[in-house]
Amino acid sequence: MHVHVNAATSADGKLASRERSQLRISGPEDFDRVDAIRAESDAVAVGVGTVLADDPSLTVKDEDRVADREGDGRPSHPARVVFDSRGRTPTDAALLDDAATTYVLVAEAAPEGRREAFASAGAEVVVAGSDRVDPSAGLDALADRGIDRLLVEGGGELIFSLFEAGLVDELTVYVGATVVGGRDAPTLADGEGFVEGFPELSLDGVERLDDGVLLRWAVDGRPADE
Ligand SMILES: NC(=O)c1ccc[n+]([C@@H]2O[C@H](COP(=O)([O-])OP(=O)(O)OC[C@H]3O[C@@H](n4cnc5c(N)ncnc54)[C@H](O)[C@@H]3O)[C@@H](O)[C@H]2O)c1
Ligand SMILES: Nc1nc(=O)c(N)c(NC[C@H](O)[C@H](O)[C@H](O)COP(=O)(O)O)[nH]1
Repeated sequence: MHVHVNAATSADGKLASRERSQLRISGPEDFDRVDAIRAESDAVAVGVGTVLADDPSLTVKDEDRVADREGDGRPSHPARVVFDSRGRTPTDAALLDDAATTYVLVAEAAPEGRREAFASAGAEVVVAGSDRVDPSAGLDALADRGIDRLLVEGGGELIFSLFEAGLVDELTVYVGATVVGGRDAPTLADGEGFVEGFPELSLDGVERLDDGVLLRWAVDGRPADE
């Protein structure tokens, strides 16, 4: 499986303000670029923190891209995936609508009632890990369901844990022309952080987009095209 992490940060590396409500860092050109990556992906993943903050739908917005997918015999939209150890996704979340298949990855610790609620809402519940969703087990379960290209849109907790597990192949970061600040504001990679064994990246491209800059990185040591 090819795992592509994409996010937008402020010039000082924040994903959102300390209040965690959605902050539009990207401009129209960057959102269109993300839409194109979604259209090429089999699934788009977020952590439940992002669901609670942003209520994203994670669908492809451009109608021509949707039509191209359908013409190729693919589902209109990529599947949606939420990493949700305890089953905190609200049952009226946008990504639980019927626009696309949705996988809710939960841990064994998730209450049975929540799992039933997701199944009733039409989602497929996948148990991976005991206390917290185990990223490797979760991605293996997605691969078993035919997902070869996964786009991860955040947030910082999920992105860190995928780097920690050595699962990220590609990173694109749009750095927008704003400063957010705040020691408690989420950053691109939160979690515990590394003190050794820092992932090494190779710069693949730099591009000016809107009023910011897009950075493309490959993650070193990953097998080619997997
Ligand atoms: N600017 C951007 O590109 C962008 C993108 C996405 C989110 N955001 C912002 O990021 C914030 C949310 O990020 P966050 O870091 O708080 O939450 P997150 O989206 O990373 O979700 C974290 C939660 O996911 C669950 N989870 C399950 N398995 C996990 C695992 N293996 N590793 C990590 N988490 C796991 C846990 O419940 C954890 O609390 C919001 O403010 C949102 O607006 C910004
Ligand atoms: N690329 C990007 N730039 C941003 O400035 C920003 N705030 C996000 N945030 C990602 C987050 O998951 C958003 O909620 C989804 O981009 C919304 O997706 P929908 O339009 O609901 O499909 N992503």
